[in-house]
Amino acid sequence: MIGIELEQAVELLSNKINLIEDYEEVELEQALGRNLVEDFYAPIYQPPFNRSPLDGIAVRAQDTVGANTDHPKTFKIIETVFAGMASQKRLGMGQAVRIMTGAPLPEGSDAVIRQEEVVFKGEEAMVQKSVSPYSNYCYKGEDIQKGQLLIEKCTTLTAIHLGVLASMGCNKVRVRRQLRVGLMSTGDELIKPGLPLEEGKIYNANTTLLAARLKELGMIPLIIEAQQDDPDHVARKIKEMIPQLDILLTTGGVSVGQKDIMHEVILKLQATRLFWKVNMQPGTPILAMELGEQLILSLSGNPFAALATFECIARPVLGKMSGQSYVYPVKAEGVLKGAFNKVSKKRRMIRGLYEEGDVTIPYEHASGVLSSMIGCNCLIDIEADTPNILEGTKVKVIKL
Ligand SMILES: Nc1nc2c(c(=O)[nH]1)N[C@H]1C(S)=C(S)[C@@H](COP(=O)(O)OP(=O)(O)OC[C@H]3O[C@@H](n4cnc5c(N)ncnc54)[C@H](O)[C@@H]3O)O[C@H]1N2
Ligand code: MOO
Repeated sequence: MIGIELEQAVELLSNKINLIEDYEEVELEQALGRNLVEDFYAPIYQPPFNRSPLDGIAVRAQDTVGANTDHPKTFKIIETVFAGMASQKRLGMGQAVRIMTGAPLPEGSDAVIRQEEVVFKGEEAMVQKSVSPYSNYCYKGEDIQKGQLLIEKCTTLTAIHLGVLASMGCNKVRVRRQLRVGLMSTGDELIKPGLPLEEGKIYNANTTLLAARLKELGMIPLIIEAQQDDPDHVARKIKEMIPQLDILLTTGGVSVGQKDIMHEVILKLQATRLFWKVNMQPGTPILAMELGEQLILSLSGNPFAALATFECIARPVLGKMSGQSYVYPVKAEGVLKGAFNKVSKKRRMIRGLYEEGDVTIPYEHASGVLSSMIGCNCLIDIEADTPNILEGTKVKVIKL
């Protein structure tokens, strides 16, 4: 298929793939951003025992009835309990236990009086006002009941979830395994960053850009070194690497030039071409193929084009495969600040900054230019056959 709509391309690819159901058990420290595969039920109560929320004395509320400044009630302190200790005593009439914040409340007590409201004299504590039962009393399980459904499966674990899991004594969780996404840039002109730049060559920006983007989306990028424009060699490399991958992304070599080798690579691989060219700019010449049951998305070499097609086409596919809702592109509407003085014959994605509903466009937005993407956080989706866009026009955006 040649020249299909963006939505059609996404649908076609999405119909080819399924959610990757495999899971693994990881330490809590490794679980941030991961997708829980089973419901988590609380194995214990939180707090695990009745406890004091204050430093003070634990008493029987009934023993404070009638206490006031003129007639304080005197309590005998029979024990001191600190957080981490278990109380050994049971409170009798007129007795109190000196207690610290977080310490278990002793049997028989039903209230805590804060230290500042108590006058201590040796082994005695004087109380000048009455307290009601269960004041300053933290119940066992008042936060979490044992057996309660605490975190639903498919939740993406945040720092808060991990804190709650740790509070339950949990140190490992079952999470969906991360997608392994292969990345291969092609092009005779590519030089690995860090090496000297030679005449006519450019540094490979795409591999680093997309690898970082994949990591941001919670996936594992498996970087294959950049390949020369040699279809035999590229096809061999793909065959060698594909068994380790869930999906492969390549960049470069998809247009109509004499070294746009990916068309030949498809033949050498005996892969099936799903489509070539999507009605959007940049990134038009994206090529999608299927090798066995695996997808290979070959994005255009221009870094911004590669990024735009990654965001619009690869992300929804990766979203379905990973089961992570945040991987899908998020769409919004904004109001254009400043005009966009260019006619868009084709559907166009331009970079922009989306801030509280306002959208601004940087000066430079050519497909080969990546630097002006710094500071941008969205793509503006401009329909085909749109004339210049005036300031104040409502525009559709895809957030990055
Ligand atoms: N006669 C035509 N020429 C072109 C057409 C066309 O329809 N007819 N389409 C243009 C469009 S649109 C695009 S987009 C590019 C796409 O070209 P390819 O995807 O085949 O990519 P390359 O030619 O390999 O590279 C394009 C450009 O990007 C640079 N590049 C490539 N890889 C990287 C990388 N890893 N890091 C940084 N930069 C990279 C490369 O040097 C080129 O400058 O084709 C147009 N031509
Ligand atoms: O589709 Mo190309 O990416 O315009 O430059």
